[in-house]
Amino acid sequence: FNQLDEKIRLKRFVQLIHLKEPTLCSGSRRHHGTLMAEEAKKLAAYAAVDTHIQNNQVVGVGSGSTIVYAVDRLGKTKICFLSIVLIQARQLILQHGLTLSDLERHPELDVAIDGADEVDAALTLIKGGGGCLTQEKIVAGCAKHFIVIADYRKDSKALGQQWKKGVPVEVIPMAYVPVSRAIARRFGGEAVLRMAVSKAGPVVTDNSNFILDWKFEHAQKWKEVNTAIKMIPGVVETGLFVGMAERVYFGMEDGSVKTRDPPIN
Ligand SMILES: O=C(CO)[C@H](O)[C@H](O)COP(=O)(O)O
Repeated sequence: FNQLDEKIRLKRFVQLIHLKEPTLCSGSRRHHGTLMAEEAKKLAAYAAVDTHIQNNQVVGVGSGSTIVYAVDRLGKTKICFLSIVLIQARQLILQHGLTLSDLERHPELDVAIDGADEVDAALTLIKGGGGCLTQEKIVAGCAKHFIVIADYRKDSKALGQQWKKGVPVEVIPMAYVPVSRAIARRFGGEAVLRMAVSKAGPVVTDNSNFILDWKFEHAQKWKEVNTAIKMIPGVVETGLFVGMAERVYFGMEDGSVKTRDPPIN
């Protein structure tokens, strides 16, 4: 990793020069005076990568549209970089010339970086809107630092205020009905099997499982609920990330970046 040939070094150098473009939005990307979500994602991703990731670190990368900007930034600015990825982000990593690895070779990560569907005031996250939550939680759990990137639409005081689709729960296919009933009975609301948009049948995860989207009715004690749902036979993982994120970067509508750290208890 440490011996990139001169040609690659030069290429990287040229890319770094090009990166001197302003990271804040240009006027054309504003819509009625506010930053559009795509540009806000980019702001958050670039700020997080620049702050938390150094060359030669082992970095876990999640999935989703926001993480694309983080990988882009990594590919342009970090040399001799090693990434641990989920199945979904594999192509992305390779396209950007980053080195691919896995948890067998690198079970301990310096940093994991990922998007979220919603972030509350305590840094509890809902993740899995894109169907990838178990692998993301494993990767985040292996990292010394778990950093989240999001646009302003994900910023929430309490879960459910912004993300209306519920908490994703990955389940073993044969168990989706009993798990759905158990969740509704114990915690209220409704846990609905996620159906594929472009084909008939349910969404199938990278681990060949199904996803239930639990539309909860009211705020809950998320740590306890997460533990209790995981105890239901057939549940693989939940999209509730409690006490995992060390910092969240929000790209804001006004072109600034807001950070949030966990509350001190
Ligand atoms: O958990 C995820 C995938 O399952 C994503 O991190 C989450 O859905 C955020 O995605 P995006 O960056 O596209 O808003």
